[in-house]
Amino acid sequence: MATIIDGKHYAERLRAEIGRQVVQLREAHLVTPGLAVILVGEDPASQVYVRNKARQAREATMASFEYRLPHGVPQEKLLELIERLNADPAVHGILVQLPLPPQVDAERVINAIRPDKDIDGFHPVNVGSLATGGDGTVPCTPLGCMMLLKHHLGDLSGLRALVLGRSNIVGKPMATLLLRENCTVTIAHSKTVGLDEECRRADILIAAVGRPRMVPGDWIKPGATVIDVGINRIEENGKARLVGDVDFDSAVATAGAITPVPGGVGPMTIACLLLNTLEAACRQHGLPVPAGVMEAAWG
Ligand SMILES: Nc1nc2c(c(=O)[nH]1)N[C@@H](CN(C=O)c1ccc(C(=O)N[C@@H](CCC(=O)O)C(=O)O)cc1)CN2
Repeated sequence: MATIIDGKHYAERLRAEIGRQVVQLREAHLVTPGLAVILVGEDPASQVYVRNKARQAREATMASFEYRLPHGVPQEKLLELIERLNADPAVHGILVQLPLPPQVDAERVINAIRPDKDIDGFHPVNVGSLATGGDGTVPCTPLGCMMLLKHHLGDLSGLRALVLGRSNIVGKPMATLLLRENCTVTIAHSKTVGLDEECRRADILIAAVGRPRMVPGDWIKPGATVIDVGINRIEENGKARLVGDVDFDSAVATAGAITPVPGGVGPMTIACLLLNTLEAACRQHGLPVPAGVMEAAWG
């Protein structure tokens, strides 16, 4: 029976430490990290995530700025808002909630955010920094996955990792982070031949495809560590519920450790967003990132 990796608990501890460091930063340097979150449209899941981001930022005593724009907002209006936030010294981190409606070019919007305020780590400058081993901002979900992995496994050197999914938000940065930890990394996707066999070879399996329960237990190598990034809303027996990309009930019998959905990777995403905002504030003021928070994240 697999160990359940409790991301919710880990994220709560990390957020509490971030909150302590925010107070210290304010007392010692008169700096309050500021997070601006922009939501375009009324997607119900996005509304929940944005509300949770703003609430958790306030709980950590950060300054939280929320902008809600109508579904049909012209792209230029969104770009104007980003320009204003780029220039606002009270805002250290800017996040545009994805997905965006079709009239908005997501790439243009992401590229308009000042790289040092891009706390999502999606700007090409930060993507390039990650690829070349720099110290730019790392996207929140892969960062959270890596913290859970390192906490559970310690040294990852030499392990075979399979990343299922090749999105810019999760799959690609996750593969880069695993490579940085000396894993042997494979990225699998919808055109991969022999997906089940690829999965069975993996000591670490990251599932990030957005397909409910796509990975059954018999695709998992006995003892493997499974990180389930999927957050799929399904209806079962007349009830709405959240499930991952992995079939948890069968996987739990084979895996060595597994993240649940909900309560695994999801809460880490927001904790890492707050961490990235705190780091951005420190850097913008020429201050070191507090050691305590790094210890809480990685220790
Ligand atoms: N600009 C961004 N947009 C999106 C990102 C992102 O990192 N940056 N990621 C996802 C959504 N996301 C954050 O925005 C996110 C998803 C899930 C959770 C979470 O806490 N999930 C809970 C369940 C919550 C629920 O009941 O729905 C869990 O898994 O336990 C947090 C953040 C896409 N967009």
